Amino acid sequence: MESARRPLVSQLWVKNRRNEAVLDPERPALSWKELQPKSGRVCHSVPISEIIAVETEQKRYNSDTWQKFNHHAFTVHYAQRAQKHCWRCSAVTFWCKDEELCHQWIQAIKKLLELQTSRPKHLLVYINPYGGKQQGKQIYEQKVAPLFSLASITTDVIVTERANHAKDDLFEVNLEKYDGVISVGGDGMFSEVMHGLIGRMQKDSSIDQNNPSAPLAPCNLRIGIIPAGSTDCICYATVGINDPVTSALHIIIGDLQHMDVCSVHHNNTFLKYSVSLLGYGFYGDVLKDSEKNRWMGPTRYDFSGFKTFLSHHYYEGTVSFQQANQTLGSPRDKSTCQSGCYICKQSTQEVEEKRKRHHYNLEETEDDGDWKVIRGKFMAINAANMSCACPRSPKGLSPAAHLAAGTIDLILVRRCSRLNFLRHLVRHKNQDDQFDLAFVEVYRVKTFLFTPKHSENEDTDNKDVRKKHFNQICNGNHSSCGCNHVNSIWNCDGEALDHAAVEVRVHCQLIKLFARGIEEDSKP
Ligand SMILES: CCCCCCCCCCCCC/C=C/[C@@H](O)[C@H](COP(=O)(O)O)NC(C)=O
Ligand SMILES: Nc1ncnc2c1ncn2[C@@H]1O[C@H](COP(=O)(O)OP(=O)(O)O)[C@@H](O)[C@H]1O
Ligand SMILES: [Ca+2]
Repeated sequence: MESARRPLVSQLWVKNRRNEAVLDPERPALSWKELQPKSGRVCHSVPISEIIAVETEQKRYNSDTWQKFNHHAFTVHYAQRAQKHCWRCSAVTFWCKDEELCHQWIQAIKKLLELQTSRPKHLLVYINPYGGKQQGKQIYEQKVAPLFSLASITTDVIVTERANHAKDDLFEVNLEKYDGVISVGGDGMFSEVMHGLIGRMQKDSSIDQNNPSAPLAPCNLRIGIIPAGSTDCICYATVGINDPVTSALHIIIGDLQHMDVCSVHHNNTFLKYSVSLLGYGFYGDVLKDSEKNRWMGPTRYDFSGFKTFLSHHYYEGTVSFQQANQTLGSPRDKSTCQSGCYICKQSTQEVEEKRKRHHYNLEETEDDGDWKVIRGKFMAINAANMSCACPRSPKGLSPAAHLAAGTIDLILVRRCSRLNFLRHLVRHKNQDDQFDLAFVEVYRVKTFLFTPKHSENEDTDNKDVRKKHFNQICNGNHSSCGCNHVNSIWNCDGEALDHAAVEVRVHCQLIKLFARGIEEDSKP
């Protein structure tokens, strides 16, 4: 036992240079440094938690060097931070003359890897071959599967054949044998996997999803995202980049990121869950138009975004909400949610206590706070459950939103001129504060309701009649005739909702991801 805690120190060769290699179970890390350094970086250190695999080097180096010294070798594969938040799988080969020493090193590293208990061994993978640029299958096979196999992770892979295939399957499959579920696709595919898992958990715990105030049972299986969609904002906002290899490495090393989920109900009927953006008005209209142009791939959003911007619609309705406690920060904070975020950590404790109280049927003592009601004409109503950072908007729709604090940032963009709306949109892309505009308000909330001014029944019943009427009077130039009292739709993580009147509430840390949030200390 004693010797297992003592560092293993040996002289090993790396690329023809003599190194001292140290495997320290206390730190725990593998480090090596050149004994007679010439120049440049001579000391390297890799935490055990970031080692992907260790392999005996077969005598594939049938070179002169190998023959001459009769060397033995082993290779350590590890995650290395490249630029920004991008990770790559690097390798270092250590050589030595003594076969026994080589074996001792391999065994010692393997032993430390076995202590990494949060790593998945067996994964269920769903691939959407239809999302994004339709490259899901190739991305998985070429970039991800070889890494999983290197890390000795076994998989059951399902390429979906229709929408909702993954979701339906998750209600049937034996989940006990898996350590996680992987979604290869965009936010819509992630949403399917999440609906499958959350729905399954509630079914197994006899919780009625139609009851908006029911505390939901959390999902213990982690979800991994291999980005292969159009926006991939859930991946980008939880990992810092939409890169399949980086995501695969976070999955392999068994990262954990808790995440809040919003439930959306209409008249006590469950509609959907949302984790990224719930957007009414602008983003709803963009979605509606862009689905018609799916053949364009991810560019459809820019095309429809531009069209929607030109059509310049506003919508009337009432938003009511309960603001979150001030200890959970504000959407105008300058600091953002990062790996190990203390606001999210504080919520982890609270949610654990709350679940315990619920388990023992103890009274809830939650102070729900007052409701604020805002009636008005809106260009957009955006509820961001996370920053919604993505390549199109690197800071996101709400840069200071938290991943797991149990809050949503509610952004209300009131009716404004085209020029002003453009000023707001442009700020999604640059460093300026998108909330620092007179027609934009933002609140950190736990729950909200939206009621469109025009009843939905009226909307469906008279749709055809009204459409005819509008065409007669305004020839489609909606902004000048004031006919924008047709309701918009809700864009829920890129999927359309069937109702405009909704009740939304956030469920703190309902799901877990194979991610770690945004790391501050990343290479520039
Ligand atoms: C005139 C300028 C028009 C600008 C268009 C602005 C696009 C900015 C995109 C920010 C969107 C962040 C919210 C992301 C939500 C995703 O969950 C959703 C679905 O993502 P998916 O396509 O399934 O990966 N994508 C969209 C655009 O609704
Ligand atoms: N095999 C399939 N055929 C058609 N649609 C599918 C299939 N598998 C999943 N889907 C659906 O495809 C839609 C878009 O997927 P998504 O991953 O969001 O891609 P994108 O980012 O391009 O929108 C989702 O609504 C999802 O349910
Ligand atoms: Ca989508």
